[in-house]
Amino acid sequence: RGAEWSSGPKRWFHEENLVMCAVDLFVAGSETTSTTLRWGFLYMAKYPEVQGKVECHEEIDRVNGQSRQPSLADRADMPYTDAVLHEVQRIGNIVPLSLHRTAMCMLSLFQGTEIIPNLTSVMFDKSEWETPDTFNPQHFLDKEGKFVKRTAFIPFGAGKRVCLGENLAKMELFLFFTSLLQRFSFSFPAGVMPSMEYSLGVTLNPAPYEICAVPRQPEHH
Ligand code: HEM
Repeated sequence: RGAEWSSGPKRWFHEENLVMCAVDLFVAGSETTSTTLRWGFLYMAKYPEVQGKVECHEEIDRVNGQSRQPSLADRADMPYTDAVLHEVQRIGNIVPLSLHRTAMCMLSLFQGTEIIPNLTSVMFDKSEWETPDTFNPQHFLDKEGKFVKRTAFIPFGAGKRVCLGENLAKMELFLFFTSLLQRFSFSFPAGVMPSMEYSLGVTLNPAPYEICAVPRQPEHH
């Protein structure tokens, strides 16, 4: 790509670019969101009291009931669910070393220096989080139960090259998570011990797990 730029004419759209765009859509655009959701349902099964607050006692039933599909406009009225999703992203930490970058100009770094941002060190920082190693949605809630932003929440990276799909991902996560929790309760099959094992592939994935999705209210036909 470097050669192409330096020896013009500048061609931005060519086969390699097209292939990489398709890869981006599948890996960056879909694997990340589905992995986050898999962490989310795992944590819901492990912490039924948190799940209960999201789905029935508090938010989804109050804001949406059982008949209306959740929409993005509901997010502002669902601070607890929003906090749960943020906490799933923090502790799920699916892109622990962000994307590798190369310094392009001489600042305090030599040009060409490889940079590996360590997002884990920020999202588990003991001086930033009250209980860094525990799944705790209160990290994102104030005393009145309102949602609070945290500067150390950086699952999408930071700065000029922050994740391009951040807003899309947040929308997708909210809609899939709330729609599924509106309809189902998630629990582990009898006798199955919850495991929080993970493997690091393209993203940091929960180990394959068995889970029961039990309809919350039988459909009446
Ligand atoms: C939960 C979901 C996602 C997470 C955790 C995530 C995380 C990240 C991270 C950590 C980076 C590197 C940012 C940096 O260098 O500071 C990144 C870059 C990127 N992401 Fe995402 N991402 C997610 C979803 C998506 C989606 C849905 C899309 C597109 C539809 C997307 C497209 C991209 C692209 C194109 C870049 C490169 C941006 C650049 O180099 O300027 N991501 N993402």
